[in-house]
Amino acid sequence: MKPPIILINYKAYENSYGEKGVEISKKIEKVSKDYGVPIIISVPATMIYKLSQILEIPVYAQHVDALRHGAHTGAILPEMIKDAGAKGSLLNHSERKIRLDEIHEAVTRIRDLGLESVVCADSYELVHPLALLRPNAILIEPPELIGSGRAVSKEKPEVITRAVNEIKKVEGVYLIAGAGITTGEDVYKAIELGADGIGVASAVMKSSTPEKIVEDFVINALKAIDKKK
Ligand SMILES: O=C[C@H](O)COP(=O)(O)O
Repeated sequence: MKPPIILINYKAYENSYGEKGVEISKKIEKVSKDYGVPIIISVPATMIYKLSQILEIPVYAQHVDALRHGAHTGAILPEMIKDAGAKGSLLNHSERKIRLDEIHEAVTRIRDLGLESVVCADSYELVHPLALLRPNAILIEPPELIGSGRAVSKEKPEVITRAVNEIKKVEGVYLIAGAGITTGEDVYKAIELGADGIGVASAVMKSSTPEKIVEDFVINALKAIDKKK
């Protein structure tokens, strides 16, 4: 059975960068190693190099610009995140949306560079069309539940089950679910509903004991996967 996918998006929370960013990342890596479950962290662009140097867990960017080398002030190109040590990137997050043609270009360039991509979808209807672009995974997240503490798996389980049906139309693309995931039970439920894993931000980034939250998520993810066997 394949391991669950746990993706922690640091966004721009206070402890997403600097020494605090290093500290939380080391704690997350320890949980990943203790349980043998890969945990992806998507970090601010300024932290990619630093964290990639000291960690073995996959470090992702939170966004890339689908642009080529040239006169693009402030751009973050796929080549740049690769050079900094990233293993992949999130794309099209609800807080950082890009056009469909840009998603296509970014996914293709990321793949050509040997990196991975996780494309966000804010409704299940977009899961199939976005999966046709062949990212490594789609992250389904109803925007109204993001940061709400009300988990998609409990509040809108039908979004996950419908997204799971959509992803089945395309082989080899994983489906992960996020928005409001707060407890181990939320994680268990998401995987029970058919997701391959979860995406989370605030419950981890705003916690005073993030390692405990992540550990609870991992334990429940493994339990849910085990039950499916
Ligand atoms: O990328 C992660 C999501 O936007 C989830 O955020 P949240 O866990 O704070 O709801």
